[in-house]
Amino acid sequence: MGTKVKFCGLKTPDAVRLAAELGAWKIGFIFFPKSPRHVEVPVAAELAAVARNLGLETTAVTVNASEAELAAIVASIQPDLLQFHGAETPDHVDRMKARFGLPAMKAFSVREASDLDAVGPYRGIADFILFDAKAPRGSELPGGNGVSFDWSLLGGLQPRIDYVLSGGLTVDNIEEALAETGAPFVDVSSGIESAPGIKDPAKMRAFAAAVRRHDETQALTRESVA
Ligand SMILES: O=C(O)c1ccccc1N[C@@H]1O[C@H](COP(=O)(O)O)[C@@H](O)[C@H]1O
Repeated sequence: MGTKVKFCGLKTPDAVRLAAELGAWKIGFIFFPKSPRHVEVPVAAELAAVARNLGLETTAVTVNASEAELAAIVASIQPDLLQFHGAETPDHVDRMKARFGLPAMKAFSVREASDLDAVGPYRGIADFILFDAKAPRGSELPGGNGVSFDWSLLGGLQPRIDYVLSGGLTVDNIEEALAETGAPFVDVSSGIESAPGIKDPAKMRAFAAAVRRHDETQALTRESVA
């Protein structure tokens, strides 16, 4: 299985179509008004319809959204995954999964080894665990900051889990990130943009190609060892 890529913060039908063409695992829509990637629900509903027609799965990314907000998002865009990128409790994530009948991804911000301890209570609840960097001081965004963290910390995860790696990934560091972590899933937002909130088709293509290169190298290495 190759590395699965989630392109996050898409705002245009062209970006959605390109993500599908590049074989993205999922795309994400940001529902957080302070973000340059924020989309209003009706716009996201149109984008989600484009994705659905192309067989591409969508993710609703929210930050401490109320149950009513989530209900409105789910009813309109019918996402395939709920991404919780705030301080949502395990109980809340569990209840939202049950209420909407959808899998959940919980984001955790990492700066030091002890930050990984926060994952424990979500094991068996969150279907996917995503690691992002801590927001820089003064940032109003809990994600989408284009900041990476010390990937070697993830080697300390006990027990080991398949996680989604995110935070400051770009075409320039994705191969190193994958070599270091072996993450089966990656999530990229600002690293495929020409300006905040503006996806750059050339960067999307280059990122997907770099992931493919990594996967091919891995496959060749496995063959030569066998
Ligand atoms: O992208 C955003 O603006 C955003 C806003 C609020 C919550 C999450 C957001 N994005 C998520 O942040 C990470 C990392 O982004 P980046 O690649 O460092 O720019 C990614 O998981 C997005 O899903």
